[in-house]
Amino acid sequence: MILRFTKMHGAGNDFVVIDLVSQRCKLRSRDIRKLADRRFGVGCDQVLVVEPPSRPDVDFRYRIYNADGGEVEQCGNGARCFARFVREKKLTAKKRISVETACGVIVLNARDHDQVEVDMGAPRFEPADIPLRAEQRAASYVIDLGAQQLEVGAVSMGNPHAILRVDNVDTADVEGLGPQIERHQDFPQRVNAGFMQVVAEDTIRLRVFERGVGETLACGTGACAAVAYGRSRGWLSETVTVQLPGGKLSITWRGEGHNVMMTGPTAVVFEGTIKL
Ligand SMILES: N[C@H](CCC[C@H](N)C(=O)O)C(=O)O
Repeated sequence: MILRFTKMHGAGNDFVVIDLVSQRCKLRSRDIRKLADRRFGVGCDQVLVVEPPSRPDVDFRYRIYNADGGEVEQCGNGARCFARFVREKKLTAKKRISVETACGVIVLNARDHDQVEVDMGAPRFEPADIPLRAEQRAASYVIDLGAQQLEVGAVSMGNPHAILRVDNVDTADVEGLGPQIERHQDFPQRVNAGFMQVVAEDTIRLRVFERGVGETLACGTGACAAVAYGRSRGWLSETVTVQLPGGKLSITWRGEGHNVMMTGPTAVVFEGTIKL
């Protein structure tokens, strides 16, 4: 099977985007892993699949697969690239695009050339929504790694995030702690691990060890989750610039009961075909 794909990235978080509206094929988990493979495939953090909608009130179905082949609920940087892709491929002429994901409908607002704003929905803090093994909701949680205990925030953006506040992201032990947090027993569906440095109430630096991938250059849902946690702790203002290794995102959250809005860059890297 020969498959057309487009390589894109949002603030360095890179994707292989597959249009299954104008081409038909069934992607198996091993096909996803091959597409994501940086040695023998195309190479990316996540594979994004554009499908026709399964309901009349949305424009598209949006499926997201981590590099390990697992399907996940949400991908913020991917959503921005999705909006640019469907417009540039003339799959829609709309600027306001509603997209069905595994965790509900999100709305994408295509702005000027490469900037896209995404309504990422409301952050959820209840342990059952993360999911997190905890008696009840708390401002933060202590997870025991054996050699040390960590205080983390826990937020769902449709996908699970644990956020550790650190003094300096450059010296944070992302490589050592990331995998331990990702697979900690308190997170039954594993978790994306964010390392957040609060620079000012409107600026944070963030590194994310992503579930099913490892450290990425940027994580949109991770940025949303970090701002929601930081704001819930009283450390951050309503609109925050999130500086990630691959670029900057602007996140706005007015507080509980409101959705998180994310704006950031998108880029098309190259187009190609691959034999699966
Ligand atoms: N990079 C994505 C997040 C993917 C999350 C995935 N690693 C998971 O297992 O939830 C983003 O921009 O939101």
